[in-house]
Amino acid sequence: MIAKVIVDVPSRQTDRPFDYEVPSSMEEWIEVGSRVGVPFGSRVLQGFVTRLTDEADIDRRRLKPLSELLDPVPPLLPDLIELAKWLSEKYCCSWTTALQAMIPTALKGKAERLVGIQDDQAAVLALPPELAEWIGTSGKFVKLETLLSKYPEHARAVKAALRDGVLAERTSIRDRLAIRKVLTVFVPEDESAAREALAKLPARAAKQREVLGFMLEHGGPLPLQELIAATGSSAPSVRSLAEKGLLDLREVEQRRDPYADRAFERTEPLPLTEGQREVYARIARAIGAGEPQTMLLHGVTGSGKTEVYLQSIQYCLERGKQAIVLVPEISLTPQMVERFKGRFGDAVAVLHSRLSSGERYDEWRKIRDRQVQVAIGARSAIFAPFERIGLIIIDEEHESSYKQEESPKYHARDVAVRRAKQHGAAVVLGSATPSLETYAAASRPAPASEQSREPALLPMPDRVGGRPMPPVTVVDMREELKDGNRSMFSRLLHRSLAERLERGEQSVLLLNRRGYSTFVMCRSCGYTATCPHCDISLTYHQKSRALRCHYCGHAEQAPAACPSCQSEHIRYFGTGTQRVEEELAKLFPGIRVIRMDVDTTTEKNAHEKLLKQFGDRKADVLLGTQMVAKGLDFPYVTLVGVIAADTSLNLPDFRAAERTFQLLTQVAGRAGRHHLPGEVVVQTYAPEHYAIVTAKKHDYASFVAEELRHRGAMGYPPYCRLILVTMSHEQLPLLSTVSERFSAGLRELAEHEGVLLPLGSGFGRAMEVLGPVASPIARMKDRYRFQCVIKYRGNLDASALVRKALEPFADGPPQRQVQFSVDVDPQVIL
Ligand SMILES: Nc1ncnc2c1ncn2[C@@H]1O[C@H](COP(=O)(O)OP(=O)(O)OP(=O)(O)O)[C@@H](O)[C@H]1O
Ligand SMILES: [Zn+2]
Ligand SMILES: [Zn+2]
Repeated sequence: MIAKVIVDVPSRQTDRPFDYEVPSSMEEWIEVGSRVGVPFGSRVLQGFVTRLTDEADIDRRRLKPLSELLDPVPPLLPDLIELAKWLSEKYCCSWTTALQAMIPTALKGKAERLVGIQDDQAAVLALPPELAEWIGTSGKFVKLETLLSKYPEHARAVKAALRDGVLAERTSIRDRLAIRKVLTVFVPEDESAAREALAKLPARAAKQREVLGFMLEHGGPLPLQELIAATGSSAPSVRSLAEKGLLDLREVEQRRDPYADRAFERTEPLPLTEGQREVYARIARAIGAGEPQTMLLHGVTGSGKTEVYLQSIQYCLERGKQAIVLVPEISLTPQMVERFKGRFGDAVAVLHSRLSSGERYDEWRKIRDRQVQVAIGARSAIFAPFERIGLIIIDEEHESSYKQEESPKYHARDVAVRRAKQHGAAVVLGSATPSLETYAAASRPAPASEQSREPALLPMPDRVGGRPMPPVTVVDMREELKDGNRSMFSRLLHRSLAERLERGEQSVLLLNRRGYSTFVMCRSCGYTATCPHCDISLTYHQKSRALRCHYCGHAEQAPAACPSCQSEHIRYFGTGTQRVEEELAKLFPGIRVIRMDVDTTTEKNAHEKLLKQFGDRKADVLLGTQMVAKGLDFPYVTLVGVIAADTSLNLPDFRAAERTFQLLTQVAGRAGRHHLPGEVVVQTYAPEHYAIVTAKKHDYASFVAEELRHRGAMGYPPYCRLILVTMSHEQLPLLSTVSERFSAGLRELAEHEGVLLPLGSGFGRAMEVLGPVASPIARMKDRYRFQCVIKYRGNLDASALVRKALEPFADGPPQRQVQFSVDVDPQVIL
């Protein structure tokens, strides 16, 4: 049998399966998706089996055998191997990079050198006795690293023994992180024999008698440590009982369960509202049909989308299928987890990046071992190794965090659609503010051939219980300044906050931090501190009084005087939220504020703790960045204030208006969700901008109509798709030549396909190659950066053209090599 294996070397030259012979001892166990160790050149590497066959591509005599099979159950499934192939093609990365994205870090094995005694007799002469004894007799292998750290004085002897063949060396793949095992004590099968033996134990073995007596009475398996603690005995007493066969001592796998100490109150399905019922029925039909379908659940904030998700999942589970739920990382709050655990209990695995890698691994194994049927998690949970997926839900589908920024630069939404195709599953994309791409796709009329197709757009325009959307007041901050108010709070927001304090109600304050100044500026000469390696301003960190670069990590002490003009009027703009907090304390002495931003949420579980405090009404104000805008459901929040709504409007990003509209709508949706009515105050310098005007009226349709007009005029998605190719090198002239050659090559390929046409030229297949031009961040980590933007439309495999255009640049001496980075469907063009 031959195994085709993708080895873990992410380079273009090795990006294809290699053939290995499967030793007969592995034939029973090996499967597509198995993780193996293979000899590769002089090394042993980890790889995944992509196919098993009887035909080799190379001369059979030159085939090497697999060196090891790493897991009893393959970590990946055939559908995931195929999905990885698709990912690598669509997102222009290597197959192994895509495969690595699908497994937990714990399984990213690394090679380890082992040594063992080859020749017992020679070893007696050649090795120091304690060394030989520690290694043990032939056939046993120990870690070379451990051996050398234990006997550093014998390093030379070990080296000589390896050279002379007294010691043999072997390489093996070891997991980054082991399954946690606990020594556990069992009562032996033949319990009566143990009872008899207990009676006969001599009096001087008092400890052993006590231990055995305790175990026979207790009956159950007990972790060794607990048994020792309970009986005040010691490990040797237990061991000697085990040696006599009176107790069994075995290692038992233990799961790290991050939610072990939390009890979740069981909830029952709520009777659905009429709007929910219709949508639920539509989703259930799709699951029942067992054919891939993608739907957009467009439900306003507070319309009860989560309850629809829960009942749809239940329907899916009842049909014996599994469900995946994706939520944005930052809204994976305890509130969210509680809702799913509360409904489905132990059938749920939770995957997010705040878990330790051990906890993540164990949650992942629950999925692989078929112990759970629901996986809820951030982006990468889309790769949950389920075998029969019936439903994939993506909540807040417009969130940009569903796009991975490093390779593989995939979008979970597109991967979900692809995976659903493999499984015949339904995809539900849910949002109050769908992305324009999704909205346009879902509202496109069905072609004549599919007139019977059910609609893909499922609207829920009303809040549960007929609660009104909160009224939004827009305050023009220019008018405030004219009237002499120089504070960051408008008079209205100030008054509204004071009212909430009086009534004991809560407020949420959002500081739109995208584009907000945290930099250093001299008020005399206009000097700003920039990174010496990147063309970007340094960020001021108040805690350490340091200036840092977000791209390369460069740090320096904040100067006391301007380095350019020596003026002392150099101003440090601390993180925006800190300034707001200070101002709040000045205006409202004694006010209790919880601040939530990158600085206060770095610690594990900090996010959860802060929200819990706020939920327990231990604070009057929750102040924060984008983090406070999502998914929160607190009954006493009656005021939402947005400070500087428009900072994100002026970013050089074609999605700037869309992002601003989404943010305002989402945060406004936090107010008045329960019995108390809510109110929203939005402060801005651009009150007439359509993103703000439409957000004020909760008018998604008008926003979309206006935004689509702009996108059409400028030639941006959803009217086309984009690929961003960024090239970088330390030498500007070389970079400029190579990038010109690349774009010319790509144009030639497109021309050859007959698709090199201006996008405005009608319909059908078309592709434009813009650039190369300097990237918006023109230098990063001392490398210059150029970019090409590729716009295309129609049924056209643009990724394949880009991959082909890259081929001539794969070889060459490394220092001459220009680095290419391809971003398909980029979220940010920087
Ligand atoms: N059928 C129902 N009957 C009674 N209450 C309901 C029902 N469905 C949902 N709710 C309640 O309505 C509130 C809002 O629901 P939910 O949080 O699911 O809305 P959502 O659409 O997910 O909102 P957002 O997009 O703002 O997160 C919740 O407190 C929820 O418990
Ligand atoms: Zn100056
Ligand atoms: Zn830098």
